[in-house]
Amino acid sequence: MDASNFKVIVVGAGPAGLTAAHSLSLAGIDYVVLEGRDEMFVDSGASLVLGPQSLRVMQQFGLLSRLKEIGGEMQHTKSYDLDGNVFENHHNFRLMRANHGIGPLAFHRSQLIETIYGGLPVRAKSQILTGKKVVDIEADADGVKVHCSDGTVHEGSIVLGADGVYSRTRRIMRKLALAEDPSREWDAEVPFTTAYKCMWCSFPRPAGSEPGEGYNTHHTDKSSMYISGSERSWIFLYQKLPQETRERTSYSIKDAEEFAATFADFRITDTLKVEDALARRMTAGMANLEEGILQHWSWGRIVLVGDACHKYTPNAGLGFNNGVQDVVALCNRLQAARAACGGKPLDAAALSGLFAEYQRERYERAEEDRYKSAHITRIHAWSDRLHWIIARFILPFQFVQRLLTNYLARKTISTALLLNYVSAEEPFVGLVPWLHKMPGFVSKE
Ligand SMILES: Cc1cc2nc3c(=O)[nH]c(=O)nc-3n(C[C@H](O)[C@H](O)[C@H](O)COP(=O)(O)OP(=O)(O)OC[C@H]3O[C@@H](n4cnc5c(N)ncnc54)[C@H](O)[C@@H]3O)c2cc1C
Repeated sequence: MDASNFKVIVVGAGPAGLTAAHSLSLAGIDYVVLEGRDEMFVDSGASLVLGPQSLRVMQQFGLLSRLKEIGGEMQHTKSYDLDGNVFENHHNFRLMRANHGIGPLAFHRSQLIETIYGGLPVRAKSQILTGKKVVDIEADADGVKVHCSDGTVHEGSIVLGADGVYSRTRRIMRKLALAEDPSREWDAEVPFTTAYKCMWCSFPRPAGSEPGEGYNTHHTDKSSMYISGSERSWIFLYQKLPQETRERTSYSIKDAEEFAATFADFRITDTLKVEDALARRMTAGMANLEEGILQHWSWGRIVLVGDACHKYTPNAGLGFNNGVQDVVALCNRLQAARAACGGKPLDAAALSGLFAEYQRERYERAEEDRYKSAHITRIHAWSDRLHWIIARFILPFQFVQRLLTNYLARKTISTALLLNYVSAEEPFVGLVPWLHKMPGFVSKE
């Protein structure tokens, strides 16, 4: 490849890979996205909830009005015990809306992914290739060569690995780093641990359930979650594994059904139980819930974003929201470095420095959200006496909820990053000012 051309090879067209496609396209940076699956859209997932911070980035992509049409804004939270008693009942999303101008929106995962893809300009879409499972990467001082299982080879300047929790890019990056210096310390080959598994299913939003309900049923070592969107609702059934593991486990639909049957009596709303949702299910799946954060997010010309470098349990809905922030932090640096060097090639040393700064900017926030996610899962599943006390006797207090919304959530949301190089109108005005203003627009705050 001509070294004066700068081209990013994105591995994976999941939500983080598509966010990268928008961000690179808007930066005028050449790229190709290699997706291993044969189809772009597979409707097997559950919901994805996006916070105000991610919705502002979606506004920069020109997607916000469509997302508001298809998303259900979160409104109301309740927690039940197994006998159906409500021990927590609050409307803190209203406070979030007052603070930031909107609450989180809940989407059906595949509909969100289709919308993010659909919003790409035609030329940008043509850069997303399916049936391109990445199997190997060569990297040298001048660039990268990415090999796919269909025999094709794609040349570029850097690899951006957005290939999820079992990232092949991460494994290859580790192999290359250790081949260069076998004595260096690196993350383990399987860097994440698993203590819980989760079954999910989607079904038509039941009559009597308004969009934006987020209800939990707590029990010892297991819990359920119910979320209602604009058209569909989703349930999530969590159970602690007999012991923590690093082994990857795949579950069939039959496994998921058998597991869900053990939750049949769990309450999901005042009038419905898990068995009512299962009877009307549209999509379902089950997976182990890996947790962890890498120490090394890049090596040489390879850099990771999203679940490839940090993985959370999903109760708090923070995984993809962090993936968006990764892509924004990385693309801001790439765009600025490209502009500063006036189109000259970025050498390997400059790229390594840029990737290290990217990790430094993101690490602390990613770790905070991993910690929050881990504890919320354990609070819902009463994993020990302390988490049970927090669930039953501390979190139900309104003032505690207000404190969490006004301190923890407020800090995460109001200080979140935006693409520095894309101007858009500020869509949300609330009581809390945004640290990063929409570029190119006079703030209405
Ligand atoms: C039940 C559940 C509910 C969740 N709810 C929320 C929520 O409400 N909010 C939130 O923010 N997060 C949520 N998450 C987390 C969220 O789903 C993930 O953080 C997000 O999907 C990560 O996106 P990603 O693009 O990094 O990885 P992925 O979504 O895993 O996408 C990776 C892509 O890479 C492709 N790929 C993999 N290997 C290769 C290869 N070798 N070559 C080419 N392509 C490859 C895959 O096919 C896939 O398309 C939830 C997770 C679960 C399990």
